Amino acid sequence: MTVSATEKALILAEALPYIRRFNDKTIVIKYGGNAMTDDKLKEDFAKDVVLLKLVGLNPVVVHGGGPQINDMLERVGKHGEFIQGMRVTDQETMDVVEMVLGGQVNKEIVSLINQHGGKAVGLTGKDGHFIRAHKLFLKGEGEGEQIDIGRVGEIDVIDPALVSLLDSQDFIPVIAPIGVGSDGEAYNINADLVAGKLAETLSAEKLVLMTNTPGVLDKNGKLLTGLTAESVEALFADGTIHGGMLPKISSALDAAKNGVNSVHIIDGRVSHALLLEILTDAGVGTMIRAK
Ligand SMILES: Nc1ncnc2c1ncn2[C@@H]1O[C@H](COP(=O)(O)OP(=O)(O)O)[C@@H](O)[C@H]1O
Ligand SMILES: CC(=O)N[C@@H](CCC(=O)OP(=O)(O)O)C(=O)O
Repeated sequence: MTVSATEKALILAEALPYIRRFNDKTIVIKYGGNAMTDDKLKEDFAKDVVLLKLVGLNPVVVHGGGPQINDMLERVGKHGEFIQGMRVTDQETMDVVEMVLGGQVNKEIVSLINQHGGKAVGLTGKDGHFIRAHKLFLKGEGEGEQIDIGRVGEIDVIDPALVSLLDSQDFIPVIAPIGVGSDGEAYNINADLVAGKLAETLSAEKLVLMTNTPGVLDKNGKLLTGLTAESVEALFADGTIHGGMLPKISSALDAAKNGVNSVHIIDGRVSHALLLEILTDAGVGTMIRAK
C-alpha cells in the first residue's frame, strides 16, 4: 500500500486530539510473549513506546514471556504445564522463569527501547520489593478444594513509588512479572494480572493488553469489539473464554471496575498496533467495560 503525502499528513493530524487528551497520562502496556514473535514487530513495538513517551504520555511496560519460558524448559528437558491459564511452577521451573523473564526477555525489550532513543529501565517486583505477593492456590471443582501449583503468586500490593519516580525522570519502566514474598522468596505471577493491578495502582488512563488474537473471539471465531462484566459471564461458563484468556479478562475487568478509564485487548501481531490503538481513530481489538 502506498500512502500519498497528503494522506500521511492527515494521519499525523488525526493524532493531535489524542496527544492532547493523553498528555502526561499513564498508559500501562502489557506486552505478551505471544506478540514477541518476530524481530520487526519487536522493533515496531519499541519505536511505538518511544514515540508515546516523546509526545508526552507516560508508557509503563509490563511484559510476559510464556512461550520463551516454554522454550527454555524444553531445553532442560521439562514440559510447561498450565492449569486455569497459570503455569505449574516447581522450584526448577521458577529458576527458569526468573532467568527468562527477569533476564533474557526484560533485557531485550529494555535494549530495543534504548536503541530507539528511549530511556528504559528494567525491573522485577524484587526491586525495592515493589510487587508484594503470597502463594496462590487455585479453586478446584469440589467444595473448598484447592489446587497447589507451586511458586505462583497472588499480588498483595504494588508500591507505586518506584515506577512513579522513574516516570517523573522520563525513564520508561519495563517490568517483569515476578513478585516477592514476606521472606524475600520470588513468585511467578501471570503478567496480565501484574499489568491490571499496576494500572489500578497508578490510576492509569489506559490498560492495553497486546496478545496474539484480534481480540476476544466468540464461539464462531468472530471478534467481540466490546465486553462487559455481565456479557463475559456466559462466555466463561460455556468455555468460549479459556486458557490464557482467563487471567487476561479477569485482570481487564478488575482494572475497568477500579478506575482505569479504558481497557483494551489488541492484536500485537499487527505492526504498530499500539499507535493505532492509542493515537488514531482506528481502535482495534476488544474494549472491556465494567458495565
Ligand atoms: N475467546 C477467546 N478469544 C480469543 N483468544 C482466546 C479465547 N479463549 C482462549 N483464547 C486463547 O488465549 C490466548 C491468548 O492468551 P495467552 O496465550 O496467555 O497470550 P499472551 O502471551 O499474549 O498473554 C489466545 O492465543 C487463544 O489461544
Ligand atoms: C503464573 C504464570 O502463568 N506466569 C506466567 C508469566 C509469564 C506470562 O504471563 O507470559 P505471557 O503474558 O506471555 O503469557 C508464565 O509462567 O508463563
